[in-house]
Amino acid sequence: MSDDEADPELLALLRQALMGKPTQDDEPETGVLEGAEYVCDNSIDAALDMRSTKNAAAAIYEQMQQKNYSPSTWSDHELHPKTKDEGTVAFIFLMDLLNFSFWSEKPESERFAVSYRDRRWTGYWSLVASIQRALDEVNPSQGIPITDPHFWQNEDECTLDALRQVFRSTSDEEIPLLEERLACVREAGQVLYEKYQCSIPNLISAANGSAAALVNVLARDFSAFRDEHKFEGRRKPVRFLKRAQIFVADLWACFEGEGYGAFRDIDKITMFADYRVPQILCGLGCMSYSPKLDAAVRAGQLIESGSSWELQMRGCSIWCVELIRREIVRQDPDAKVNAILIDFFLYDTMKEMEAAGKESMPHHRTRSIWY
Ligand SMILES: Nc1nc2c(c(CN[C@H]3C=C[C@H](O)[C@@H]3O)cn2[C@@H]2O[C@H](COP(=O)(O)O)[C@@H](O)[C@H]2O)c(=O)[nH]1
Repeated sequence: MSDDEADPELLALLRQALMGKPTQDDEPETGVLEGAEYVCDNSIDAALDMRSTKNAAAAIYEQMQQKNYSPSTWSDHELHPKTKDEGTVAFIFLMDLLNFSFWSEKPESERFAVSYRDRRWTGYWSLVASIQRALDEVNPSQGIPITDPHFWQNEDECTLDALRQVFRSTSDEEIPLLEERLACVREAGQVLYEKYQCSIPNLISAANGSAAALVNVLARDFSAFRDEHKFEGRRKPVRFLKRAQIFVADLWACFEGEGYGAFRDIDKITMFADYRVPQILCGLGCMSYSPKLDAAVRAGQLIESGSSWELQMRGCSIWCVELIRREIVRQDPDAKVNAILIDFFLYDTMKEMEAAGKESMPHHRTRSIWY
């Protein structure tokens, strides 16, 4: 480098100091979309169908408009918290710290389920119901302050029994991965105590209004959010960061892009690679599996976390939703959609289909803390 060329790093620092905020080329990236495209380009057991993806984009967009899908749809769900305050921030953090692996091998009547407000809740909603129920039960003299980071880092109070009480089931089956959930909560309590004064708003502030930066901070500071995996011969791990991303998305949706939910680069958040959206993408014909993988999924075979099959299904799903988003925007450049809202719509639609007994194929079964 010749003497008169300043160091780009130094320039960026000076620019940041002078401007007080990052400029375009300083904006962080999560790397999730790049990794998903790489996985999809190198998949042989999962593939996308372009014609079906284009057709699905039109149908999805039409239904999203009919249902007026927007960030405020999030708060319409009966169990989601309604107040727009720091308590709800803590609720969403805990919810997305534990938003994983609810599926059961038991028959519907015997699976883990939570009774709340005179209804039986399963799956993701059993998690939300459990937290709401704990908050209803907590008062100065009793109950478990399950959304309080001070409680999380207190090993004498935040015990396996306390968590078992929060997630008590109406059946003999307890919530899957209970011990792993305790480890996630305790780690979060420790990190928040050591780095963020036990304050989740301080954690959010560390991202300086960037959704991608907040996802990266979560993956950097909390192993429980570090959803990244080695795929085939690729040197860099592929990053799916599903729960880190859905935490940012839930904040954005709940607070409708204001206050704790204000992120200037929210559209950098991708689809959340779980076990429900791949299921509906297959049902729509957008994604399909090789005969062996298809047979394994239909047979309910356990597919190992971090295996090539699993990473192909997750990576192709993320990339498929990105292609759906691009097709919607191509058809309507003014469309107010991003990968988050398309994802929320697909998840909710899959749950409606499940309730109506219209699942064309089962979801894949991987047991992990990542989704
Ligand atoms: N990709 C994606 N995955 C999602 C959600 C949600 C719930 N989000 C709410 C917020 C806004 C939306 O409108 C939803 O109402 C849960 N999951 C994942 O699904 C699995 C649970 O499935 P089941 O056991 O059948 O309930 C598990 O991996 C869980 O992490 C989502 O939105 N997108």
